[in-house]
Amino acid sequence: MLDIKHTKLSGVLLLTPRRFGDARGFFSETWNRARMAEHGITIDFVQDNHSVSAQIGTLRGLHFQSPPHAQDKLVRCGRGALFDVAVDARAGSPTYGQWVGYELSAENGRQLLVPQGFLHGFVTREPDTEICYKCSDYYAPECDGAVRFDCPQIGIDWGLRDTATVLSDKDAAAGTLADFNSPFVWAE
Ligand SMILES: Cc1cn([C@H]2C[C@H](O)[C@@H](COP(=O)(O)OP(=O)(O)O[C@H]3O[C@H](C)C(=O)[C@H](O)[C@H]3O)O2)c(=O)[nH]c1=O
Repeated sequence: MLDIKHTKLSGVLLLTPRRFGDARGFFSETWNRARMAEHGITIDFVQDNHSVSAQIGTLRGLHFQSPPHAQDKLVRCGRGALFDVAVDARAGSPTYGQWVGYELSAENGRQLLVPQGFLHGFVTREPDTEICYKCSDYYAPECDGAVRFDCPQIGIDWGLRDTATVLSDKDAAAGTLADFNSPFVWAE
């Protein structure tokens, strides 16, 4: 009912819930607390977010909320397609500054679990792409932070090629990892 794959970044998981297809389309449980607990995932999500990005190449990130309002996120694509990225921002982590990225789409139904301590961002691959994600803490603007999507120390391949990037002013003004004093501590 729920396929879970680990990634090279500890705690970042790729989940694919089962779809029940029939002549009408499909049905899928996109989140089930008890089923997640069976896989050892016992995050208490408290807020659902939903954003729509009209243009291909709309890039939102790399974002985080610092403690005491750090957020775990469970991300999926409700319409269209996007490339979703998590970056290890935990000071002292052996994979600090490393990233993973996966295509999430309405068609593949995949979800990415992005734990606290990781930066999160995505770029859209289709127009009118919708992202829906659960958060384990409430929005806290005073704890909101960003690192540049094109930070040379991280080196994310967004697969943009010749697609223009659509950024918010906040994201365009973000600093690099060199300017970043991580509020997260690796504690494995
Ligand atoms: C995140 C958030 C924003 N807002 C308000 C604040 C702004 O007036 C407006 C747009 O916010 P922002 O430009 O920060 O939205 P995104 O650029 O999509 O940011 C999000 O995108 C990346 C990919 C994330 O992972 C975070 O959830 C979040 O940082 O929504 C709220 O009212 N509640 C919220 O939880």
